[in-house]
Amino acid sequence: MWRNTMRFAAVLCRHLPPQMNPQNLTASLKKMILESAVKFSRPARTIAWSRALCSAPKDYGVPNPSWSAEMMSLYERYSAKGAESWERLPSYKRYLTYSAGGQCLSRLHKPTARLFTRNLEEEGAGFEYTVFANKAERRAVCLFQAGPLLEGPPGHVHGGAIATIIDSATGICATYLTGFVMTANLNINYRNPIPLGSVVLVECELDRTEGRKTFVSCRITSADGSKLHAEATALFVSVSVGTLIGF
Ligand SMILES: CCCCCCCCCCCC(=O)SCCNC(=O)CCNC(=O)[C@H](O)C(C)(C)COP(=O)(O)OP(=O)(O)OC[C@H]1O[C@@H](n2cnc3c(N)ncnc32)[C@H](O)[C@@H]1OP(=O)(O)O
Repeated sequence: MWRNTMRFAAVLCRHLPPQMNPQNLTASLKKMILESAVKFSRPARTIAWSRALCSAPKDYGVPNPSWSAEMMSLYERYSAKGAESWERLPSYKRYLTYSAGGQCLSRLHKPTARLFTRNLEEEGAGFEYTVFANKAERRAVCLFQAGPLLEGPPGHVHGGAIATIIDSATGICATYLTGFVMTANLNINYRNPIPLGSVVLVECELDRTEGRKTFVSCRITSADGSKLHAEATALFVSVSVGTLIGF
């Protein structure tokens, strides 16, 4: 089953239709996808079928009407940093979209599953976030606007939701810099509550790598940097695409 799935993923990778050609993926993500593809050929009929199944995956990391003026201002500031080697990473509703050849395989493998942080279609209700990364500086920053469905203490964000955005942002940072990983350990110190509806910066930095282990540290601050909301360290362990998918 796994072998066939990977073969199918490989076909999809090698024959992406124009609308799915992932121009917006970073070079490293493209490399990861291509590296995971198995070299073999399939009948044209299979390729035609796989093309028919494909459509461009929605990128959730771009502005939508729920984004506040502060969120937009930060987004524009980091977008303008492009020349300084910052790039915005696309955000899909499944990790699988990055890991095994795109939307097509996502539809075949547990098709109703969704990334926890992207499980609400209603814009602004839950996790609104986008991530910019800087490879040379081994850093990433997540702009996070917390919606009303993330409430924990009255008017403030649930600690589990904060842990989720930290896990996601540091995980994206680790994946971007070292390839596919899973979280092995996460330590969080909550310093100040995050008001619902506010926009915060989740700044991540790769501390070091040791073999398969990637250590990332993280700070959440208010948008202007004046208030520290949380500090965290995370350990990620590199895994194969097969481990990630769970075959
Ligand atoms: C670009 C955008 C993309 C998009 C990206 C989207 C990002 C989403 C990110 C979300 C990520 C998640 O939530 S992941 C979901 C939560 N995580 C999980 O469910 C993981 C459950 N755990 C596991 O599956 C496993 O324990 C692994 C994979 C973590 C490790 O197992 P393994 O592969 O067998 O490796 P193992 O030999 O045990 O460990 C390898 C090395 O790590 C060390 N190690 C392992 N666990 C720990 C630990 N808890 N604390 C300390 N050290 C540890 C070992 O001592 C060893 O060190 P040494 O002897 O080599 O020195």
